[in-house]
Amino acid sequence: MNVAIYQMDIIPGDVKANHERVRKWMEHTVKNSEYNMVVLPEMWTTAYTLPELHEVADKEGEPTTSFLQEMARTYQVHVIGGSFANIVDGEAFNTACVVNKQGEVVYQYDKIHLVPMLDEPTYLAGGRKTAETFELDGVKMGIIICYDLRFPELTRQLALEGAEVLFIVAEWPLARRNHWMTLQKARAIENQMYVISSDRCGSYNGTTFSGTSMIIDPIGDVLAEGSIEGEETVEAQLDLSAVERTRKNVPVFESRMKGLYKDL
Ligand SMILES: NC(=O)CCC(=O)C(=O)O
Repeated sequence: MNVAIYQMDIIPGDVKANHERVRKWMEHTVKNSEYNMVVLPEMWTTAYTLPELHEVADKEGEPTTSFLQEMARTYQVHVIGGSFANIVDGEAFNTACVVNKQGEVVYQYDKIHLVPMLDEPTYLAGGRKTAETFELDGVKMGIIICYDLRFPELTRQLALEGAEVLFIVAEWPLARRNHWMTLQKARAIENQMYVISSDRCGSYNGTTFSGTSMIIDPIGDVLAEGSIEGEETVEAQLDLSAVERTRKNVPVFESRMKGLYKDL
C-alpha cells in the first residue's frame, strides 16, 4: 500500500481555491504514480475561519464530497479527504470523509472532541456518534481529527474493533509540536498499528502550524516525516503484515485485563 500525504497550506475561507490546489497536486503528484491512497489535512477547504463558517462552509457535505469523489475516480486512488467545515440543519460540524477509488463514500465522521484552545466549541457542534472503523482493500482502518489524538480511548476502541491503520487529520499548532509527535508515536506503539497523519503547514490568525505530517509503523518507527514549513508530499509504502507480526511478538491485546479496568 503506497500512501501520499498532502501537507498543504490553506487559503482562508476560499473553498474553491483550496479545491483547485488539491486538484493541481493530484495532477502533478498523483497522476501516473504508484500511490493507492492520498491523505488531506483538517479543515482544508476553509481553515479555521470560524466566525465566517456559516457563509463559506459546505452545506450538507457539498461541494466538497462531490469534489473528493471526482478526485478518487479520476486518479483511481482512495481519498482520505481530511475534514471540512460542514453545515447540517443549521449546525456546523468538522467532518472527515473517506472516499474509495470507485468514488463511493465509505465513511464520514464528525469530530467529537472540539478544541477549546482554537475556540471550536463556540462555533462548531461536536459529533454525536463515536468513531467507527471502515474498510479499504479489505483492511480495517480508522480516522480521528486532531484534538481527538489526546483521547487514547478513542483510538484504542478503533484498534479493538480491528483497525490496523489510523489516520489523523490535523491543524496542530507549532507551539505544541512536541505533543503532536509524541502522542502519535504513543498511539502507534500502544495499539501496534500504522499511524498516518496529515497536518497543515503555514499560519493563520496568529497561529503557526506544525506541519510534521508523519507515517509511523506499528513498532513506532517513523517511516516518513514532513518538515515544519512549507507544502510537501510525505510518502511511504506500508507493509501490512507488520501489524500481525508486531502483535504476535508483543501480545498486548492478549495481555489486556479486561475485567480490571474502570469504565472512566
Ligand atoms: N485542530 C485541533 O484540534 C488542534 C488541537 C490542539 O491544538 C491540541 O490538541 O493541542
